[in-house]
Amino acid sequence: MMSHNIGSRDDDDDDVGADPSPVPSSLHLQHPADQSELATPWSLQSLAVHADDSPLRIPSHVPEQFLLPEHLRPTVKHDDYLIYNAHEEIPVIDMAACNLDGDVVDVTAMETVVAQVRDACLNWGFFEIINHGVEEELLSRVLRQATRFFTLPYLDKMKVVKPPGKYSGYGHATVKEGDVRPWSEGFYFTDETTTAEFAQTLWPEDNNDFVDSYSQYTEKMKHLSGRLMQIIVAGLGVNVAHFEQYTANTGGLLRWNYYPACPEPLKTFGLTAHTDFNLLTVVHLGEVGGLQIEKDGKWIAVRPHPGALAVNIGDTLQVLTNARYKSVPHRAVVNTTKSRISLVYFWVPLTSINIVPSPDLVTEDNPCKYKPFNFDAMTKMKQMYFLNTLDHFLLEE
Ligand SMILES: O=C(O)CCC(=O)C(=O)O
Ligand SMILES: [Fe+2]
Repeated sequence: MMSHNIGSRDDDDDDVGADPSPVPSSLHLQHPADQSELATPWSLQSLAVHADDSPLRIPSHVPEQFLLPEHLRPTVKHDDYLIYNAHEEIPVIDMAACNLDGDVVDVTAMETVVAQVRDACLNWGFFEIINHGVEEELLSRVLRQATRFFTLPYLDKMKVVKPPGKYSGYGHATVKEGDVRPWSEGFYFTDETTTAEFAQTLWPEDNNDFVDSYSQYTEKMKHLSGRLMQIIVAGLGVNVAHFEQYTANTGGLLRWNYYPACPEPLKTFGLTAHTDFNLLTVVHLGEVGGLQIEKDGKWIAVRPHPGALAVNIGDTLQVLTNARYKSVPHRAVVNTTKSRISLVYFWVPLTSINIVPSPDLVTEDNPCKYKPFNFDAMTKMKQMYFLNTLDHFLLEE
């Protein structure tokens, strides 16, 4: 597996637009001050000029700032789906029986879904879902808006660059390997007000669909995440009250990732290996492969099934389940011919209470694994350790 020598915010001096933290200031969390206000965002710029995939503009080599040391380079290509065997197929779960918008129609079919989700969480920490209730039309609209944004000229995108210390805006991930830059750009959203401001700045005359599709998509994702959580908790056979403390009236954050085509994809990375900090993440993978998950020490390329959404368990849910379900390490790789966009919704727990395991999952055989810690402590730790973040909260055996 890759090693992870990951820089923190404090040693960066040229990271304009970089992600200061996985959580927005709108959730009232404190972040270390960003030191990078006036620096040149060279990594974004050198990617952004290739945003239209024009072969004339794509360099024949990966520039040095994106070059991974040889021992850290990915060996599994973006579409290396062939390594699967029957026992290694990533689960694709049909959610039709769960009827996102209403009552359960078929109880037996629903029980099957609960069992499939339980197995997927236990064995993978990851699954894809189909018939999830999010209309194709909405998915296409949001993808269209994301494409519209990322293919703007660089200086237009910079009009909405993430200000230092803020979460929302255009920038690149801090999820990176040491000083090597990710071959990706991001657009981070926190709420409707700032999203409407971005839209007004970018397209003063034509921004209704951008704003509407953002609102509809985040609303759907919130609803879907809540439903998935009910299914997950049902599969654990535990008291729901503990989980509801974290999930009632909570929301999430949307992020769009853009991975331009790359001349030498196996010398760089789109996003380095990490786990997500939150409860669960719902990802629209687009049509191009690129997401990879780690299972039993091997990297596995995720095949984007048409119309499917991907779901991964985050660190917070790992703690709530006392590590019965693991937060899955994942990364993104790039390819030579196709740019890729992913739409990522991070469902975030209520941040005001300590994150502690469900008492029903703490037993003599499986004692409590984590010291109590709050969400702020976790997100600070995440800025330093993108993988194995939770090891820093383990109770001594
Ligand atoms: O691009 C993807 O498929 C995954 C992105 C991701 O893991 C993230 O944004 O946290
Ligand atoms: Fe992620």
